Amino acid sequence: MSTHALTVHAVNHTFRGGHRALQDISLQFAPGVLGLLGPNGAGKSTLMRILATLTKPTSGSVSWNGHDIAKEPDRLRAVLGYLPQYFGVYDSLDAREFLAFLAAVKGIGGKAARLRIEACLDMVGLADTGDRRLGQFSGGMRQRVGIAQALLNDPALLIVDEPTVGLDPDERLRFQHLITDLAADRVVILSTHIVSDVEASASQIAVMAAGQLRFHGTPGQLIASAEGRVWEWTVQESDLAAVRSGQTLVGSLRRPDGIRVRVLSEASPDPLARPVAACLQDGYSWLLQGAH
Ligand SMILES: Nc1ncnc2c1ncn2[C@@H]1O[C@H](COP(=O)(O)OP(=O)(O)OP(=O)(O)O)[C@@H](O)[C@H]1O
Repeated sequence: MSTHALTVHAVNHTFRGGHRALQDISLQFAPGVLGLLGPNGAGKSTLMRILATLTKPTSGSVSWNGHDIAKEPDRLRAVLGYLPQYFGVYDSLDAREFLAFLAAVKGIGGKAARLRIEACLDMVGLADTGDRRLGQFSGGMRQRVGIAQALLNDPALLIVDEPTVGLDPDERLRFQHLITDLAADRVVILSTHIVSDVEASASQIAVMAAGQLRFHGTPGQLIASAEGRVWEWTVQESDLAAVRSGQTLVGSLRRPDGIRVRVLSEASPDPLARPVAACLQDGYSWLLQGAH
């Protein structure tokens, strides 16, 4: 059983120009998937880059298995797999050539590299297309190449930043299953603004907004925070605008008898409203609504 641990202690980051992107972030990561949720601009990518040793925080520290990554970055880099938010490939190479290039950069060569490349292509479902030029790959296939390169060194720490952008629903689902499989003995950090991306895989959730950590706990705890505050009822088309402007509308479903609305509210928002069980999206929306 792995005992890897990543600890973020009182991290602040202010960009040149004065924008404070991270404010006093402290977090502990253990093996399993941590879903890092937050709206655009929350600071997720900045935190990911700090964890990947690509940005130095203005203050605070990060340690990997007890070693400060500012002082000993190579300890972490040797076991790190990182898929950045913007991942570029060389269109003229095929997937195998591209992975061989990146394996060499990571110091993996010869037979070990060949075997590992096949294993990684297999893990991401690209074993049959490894000889096709990347220029012919769809967005989802490119993302899978991105995951494959992050897995080349069999990382103990896997950081994936907004990995499902541009994926179709099937690819999204396949990706969620892949992440779940990979997390068995690794620390996996998956940042996204889409709650359903982490629903299947995350054992821990952290929520950031405006540079601050608003929540860290289990999915069950985030769901519980919205329990008793989720209401549904059916309105007519003509009433929808009023519900939208007066309530925190988190869902609407068109049905033959009208529009079924889902609203977050401390007290019953309408005489017809009935309380329903909360889901992870409700917990997230409730938290962010409370934060504004
Ligand atoms: N190099 C930079 N210089 C100045 N400000 C920056 C820089 N990089 C990011 N920011 C700002 O810092 C804040 C956090 O950005 P960050 O990319 O970490 O957010 P995010 O949660 O990953 O959002 P997104 O999903 O939109 O990338 C944003 O307001 C962003 O505009």
